[in-house]
Amino acid sequence: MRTIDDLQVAGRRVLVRSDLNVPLDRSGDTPRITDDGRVLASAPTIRTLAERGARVVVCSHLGRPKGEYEEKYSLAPVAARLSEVLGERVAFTGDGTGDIAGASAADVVAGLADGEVALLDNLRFHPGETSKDAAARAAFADQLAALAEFYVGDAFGAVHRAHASVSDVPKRLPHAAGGLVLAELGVLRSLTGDARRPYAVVLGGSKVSDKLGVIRALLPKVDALLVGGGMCFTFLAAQGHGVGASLLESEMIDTCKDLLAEGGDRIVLPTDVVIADRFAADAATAVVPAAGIRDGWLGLDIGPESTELFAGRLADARTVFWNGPMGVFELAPFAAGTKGVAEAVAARGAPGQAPQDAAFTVVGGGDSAAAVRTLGIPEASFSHISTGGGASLEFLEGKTLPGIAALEV
Ligand SMILES: Nc1ncnc2c1ncn2[C@@H]1O[C@H](COP(=O)(O)OP(=O)(O)O)[C@@H](O)[C@H]1O
Ligand SMILES: O=C(OP(=O)(O)O)[C@H](O)COP(=O)(O)O
Repeated sequence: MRTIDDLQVAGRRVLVRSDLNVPLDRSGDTPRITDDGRVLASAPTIRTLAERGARVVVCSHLGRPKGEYEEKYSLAPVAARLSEVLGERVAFTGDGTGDIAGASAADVVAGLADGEVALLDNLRFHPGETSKDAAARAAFADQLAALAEFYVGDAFGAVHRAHASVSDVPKRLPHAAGGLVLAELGVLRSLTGDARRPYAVVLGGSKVSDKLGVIRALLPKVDALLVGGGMCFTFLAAQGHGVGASLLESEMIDTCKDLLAEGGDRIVLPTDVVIADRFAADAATAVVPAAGIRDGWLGLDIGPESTELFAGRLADARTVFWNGPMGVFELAPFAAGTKGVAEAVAARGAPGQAPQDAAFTVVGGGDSAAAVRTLGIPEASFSHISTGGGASLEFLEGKTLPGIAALEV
């Protein structure tokens, strides 16, 4: 893959696809970024290009808006944070419409001087970004490509998406991989092939339908697959348990039955769950056996017994990959499972252990990385904190990642 060192960017417009999809707290008057890890991880490539005299046009998605403008998904707060991190003005092109790469964005870009940076608004405000219709994606990719002379793919967290800005624009412009993408691939390669055994994967989070599919591919490669978070309830349902109002992918229950039959005791499910009568920090809560979730209640964290069980299965692991919080860690009553598992993973890689005993530990995913940091676990306790959850999982699965494949040609 070409790197940015291979591009002569001085005086040229360079479109950088970053993943600035950060968690936001929208409970106050203005949205607040709760973890800026992806901004910090994306900044070095942007800064290097600007220092080399490029006119840098950064673009990203944020959350999952449905192809039209919605103020709560605007990248405006991210533009402000990026500007602080770079110590430079960032010209935000958002104009309150879904016309992300249209005339008003082109005007802002045309006004950039060498070394200046602009940020487009949320790419997913435009229906062409995520469209399954190749012609719709192509039309949006043409617009994006017209904004620049070079393309740099640096959105590691989104390289598993066949979206216009990820896989179609690089087909239209001379391109290179950014430093974040190269660094992530370098680390994750050590988890494929000859990973040291036992190899444990911990899966949780809320993107259940995305990630259940990955389990089938990972199962033959791992010694233990610990399943918590929103992911576990479809498995509990497959075992015949009621899951109340918990996150459930009913059409995947049969798949989970097959996986349980195939995985045997390598698949480890929670034995107890923290349930709540509603999704709120001040909800009534109870710890119940996994088989005892009350009708109408939601499972929002794994219970203390499960946290111990998971920690026990991690205790002898030599390789650990973890994606997806064990519960709704953003709300204090449902953070203990994630904290306990984070500590158990951190303990495996902690300095002080003989190197032959320590594990190679990777935490991946926007929210998982945010959880580690907001729960106060030192980042240095992990071998690597990846900006991509789904992207890392699909890489480990051995899938072709559209955003990488497009940079390789
Ligand atoms: N039991 C649960 N029910 C609903 N949401 C959950 C549950 N457990 C975890 N979550 C949510 O999952 C989200 C993160 O999921 P995901 O995006 O898959 O992780 P990552 O960004 O690390 O890849 C968090 O916002 C968390 O609140
Ligand atoms: O947050 C992301 O992925 P992750 O939750 O798997 O880490 C990426 O920004 C991709 O977002 P998407 O899953 O909405 O395509």
